[in-house]
Amino acid sequence: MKIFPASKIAEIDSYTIENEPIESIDLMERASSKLFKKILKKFPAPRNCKIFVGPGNNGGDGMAIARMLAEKNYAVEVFIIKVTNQLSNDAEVNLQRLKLIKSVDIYELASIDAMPWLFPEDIVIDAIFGSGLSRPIEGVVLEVIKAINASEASVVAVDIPSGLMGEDNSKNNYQGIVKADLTLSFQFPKLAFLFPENAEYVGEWEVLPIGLHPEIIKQEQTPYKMLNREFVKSLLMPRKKFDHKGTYGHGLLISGSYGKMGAAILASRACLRSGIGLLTSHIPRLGYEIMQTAVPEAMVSIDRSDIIFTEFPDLSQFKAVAIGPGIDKKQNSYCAMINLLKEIKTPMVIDADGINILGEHPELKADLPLGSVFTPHPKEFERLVGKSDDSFTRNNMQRKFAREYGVTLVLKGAYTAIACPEGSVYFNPTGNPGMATAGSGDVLTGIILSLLSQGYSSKVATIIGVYLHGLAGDLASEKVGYEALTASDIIDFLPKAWLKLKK
Ligand SMILES: NC(=O)C1=CN([C@@H]2O[C@H](COP(=O)(O)OP(=O)(O)OC[C@H]3O[C@@H](n4cnc5c(N)ncnc54)[C@H](O)[C@@H]3O)[C@@H](O)[C@H]2O)[C@H](O)CC1
Ligand SMILES: [K+]
Repeated sequence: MKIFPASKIAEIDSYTIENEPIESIDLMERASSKLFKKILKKFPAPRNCKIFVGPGNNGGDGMAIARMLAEKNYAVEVFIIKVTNQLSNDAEVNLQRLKLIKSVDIYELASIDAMPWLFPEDIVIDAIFGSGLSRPIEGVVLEVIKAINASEASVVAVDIPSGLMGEDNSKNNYQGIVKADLTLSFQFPKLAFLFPENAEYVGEWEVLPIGLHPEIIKQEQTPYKMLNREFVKSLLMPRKKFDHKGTYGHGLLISGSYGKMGAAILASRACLRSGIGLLTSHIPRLGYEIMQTAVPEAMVSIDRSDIIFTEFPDLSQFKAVAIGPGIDKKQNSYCAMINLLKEIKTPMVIDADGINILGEHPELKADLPLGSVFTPHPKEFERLVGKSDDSFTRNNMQRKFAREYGVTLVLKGAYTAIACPEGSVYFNPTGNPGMATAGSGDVLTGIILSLLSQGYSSKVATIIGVYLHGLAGDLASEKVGYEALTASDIIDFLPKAWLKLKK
């Protein structure tokens, strides 16, 4: 699913109005009635609704919803916040329609003194500003928003919490953003919903299709996309009857060190559960028996060092390489990494201390093989790419790094972001807080190595891998909950995740 910047949404709107064709007031009615139905479902028993509206079309939606709720016997009060003297055309039409409903009280809110009391059992509908917001909130709107946020009422935001910018909130005043419990967004999610610092403002969110024109949605370009099952499924290569293990490639996994052999085991097991033909695990000598016992399916290549990574086998036999899980970042490992980067010609996944070594020795980035994939968590990302205080800026840095070095750069978290060399970013909807646990990242590295070895491109292997990893975590959490979930559970649910993905 595409995620459009707020500026593009107005264009998509106009195209729909011109080409469906549909009158703009009717499009507003269609959108509002979708939202109204969702509210009815959420709050089936009539309650007091206090609806705060602004001067634009977001306010117009709010007034249309007010009318629909009143017709269903909800006690509705509408507060028009005095921002300007002028309402948008469609907001004005909806105000006139609303005035015909006798049960609805309409107030003008020109100062905070006229702010009503908000009670815990009230439903507050926030229709002050939507995608037309152009600057941080100030004046009476700021006071109103603070009062809404201080209340215990249930807050439903129309399209986007008022005060939140669709994308860039780096210069915003967070005091002036509505904290919604539920955000019902029209047609597309907004980029800002996917960033952790906005989570307590957006609350739960849902996208409501409002029938914007499919042609323009197809035509319009955007760098931001949200993954879904249909899309990920369409990327899978079919397996054929006469395939043999050579068909699915031979991968090399460099992992493990003294005290961290678990990472090597987890990554190896995840790799083998994701379709690879043959796996060689390169590990320090002390891990030999551990690996052969725990993962009998893996072949083992032994380092001359007992405890760390210092060398690697002949690379010519491998279709792809992964390095990082549990390797540590001792001087000798750094030297081996230099040699590896000089010799390697296949795509490569770089994780954990593999990333940290590159972070400490940025000159190595010049030798990265084409099609490299990085899988940092936020701290590793910072060491590799740099620091930033807000997610929008961080996302831009991520895209720039991916472009500059021709790599696929993942940033792990809720809505893991995958930045691709050509400039696009895919956000992943699968996964849950239970997956923030030791070894979860090692599992992801193993899965991506597996897919690269099978011949998927770096971008596609990463997309499938990230989605599948989250899906396995979701299936595992249905059985064991968040707290008890371990990385091994994610591996155990990979078979079910594969089946669900391909269904
Ligand atoms: N997605 C769709 O296709 C549809 C969306 N609808 C709704 O329309 C709004 C967007 O409406 P728009 O009129 O463009 O913008 P706003 O309602 O957000 O209001 C903008 C209004 O306010 C002024 N303004 C902007 N920022 C500030 C500020 N900080 N302080 C004061 N004033 C400000 C600006 O100049 C404008 O006058 C969308 O979110 C949906 O809710 C349609 O109803 C259906 C189709
Ligand atoms: K809003």
